[in-house]
Amino acid sequence: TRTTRPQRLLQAVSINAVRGDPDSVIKAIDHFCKHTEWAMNVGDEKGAILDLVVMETCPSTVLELGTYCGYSTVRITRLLPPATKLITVEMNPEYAHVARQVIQHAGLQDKVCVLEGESADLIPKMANMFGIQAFDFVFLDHWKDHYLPDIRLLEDCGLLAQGSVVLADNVVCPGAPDYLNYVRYNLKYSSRFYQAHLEYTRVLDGLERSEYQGD
Ligand SMILES: O=C(NCCCCc1cc2cnccc2s1)c1cc(-c2ccc(F)cc2)cc(O)c1O
Ligand SMILES: [Mg+2]
Repeated sequence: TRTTRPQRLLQAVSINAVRGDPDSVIKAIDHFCKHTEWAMNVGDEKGAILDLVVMETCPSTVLELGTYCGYSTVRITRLLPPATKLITVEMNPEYAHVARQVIQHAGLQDKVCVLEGESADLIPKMANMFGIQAFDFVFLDHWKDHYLPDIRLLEDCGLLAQGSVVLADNVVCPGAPDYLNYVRYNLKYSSRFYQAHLEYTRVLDGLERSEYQGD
């Protein structure tokens, strides 16, 4: 049977990226998506904004919802100090398997836990599973209509603390209007929009950075 797009992306990484070098993995994926086959990674333009927000947050606990092939996982984890942990959730087992290999090629497997399942099922179990209180940084990049229910679930599970930063991809394209309305007009959040473009295209998109103000 034909290979899948994630498998073709992984092959491009294994051929073109230097094992143990996260930046070469990022460059190999961006090159593949620009010149061979579009894929729904956050990409280089929005990725640079993601890098800046991660660096200014200096998180020690990170949650990513929507791993796909691990591109943003590698982008975030390469910026984290050694003792930090990133938990990333992917519901598609085939994507998760590819992501683990991409993350391993980057040499970051010891700092990342790739969980398979749906966010709504896994979020309530995370505090016990990982012995954490709150996430310092959350990257939302899964089903766009799950951003709102899942940020509310994170609040209800006490997994957001004062100063926690939630960064959401695709708030313009495909869009997450109910989520934007919630974080922009709710006093529990201080929110700002970063205008950009849909990965590897000229279509408008953007990221929303929302800082939790505490209960
Ligand atoms: O759908 C997108 N990402 C989500 C798919 C992951 C599904 C999951 C659900 C789930 C539930 N629980 C835990 C983990 C997970 S992972 C997506 C789509 C586009 C896009 C596609 C076509 C187009 F024309 C224009 C934009 C661009 C993007 O940057 C995206 O991120
Ligand atoms: Mg996205």
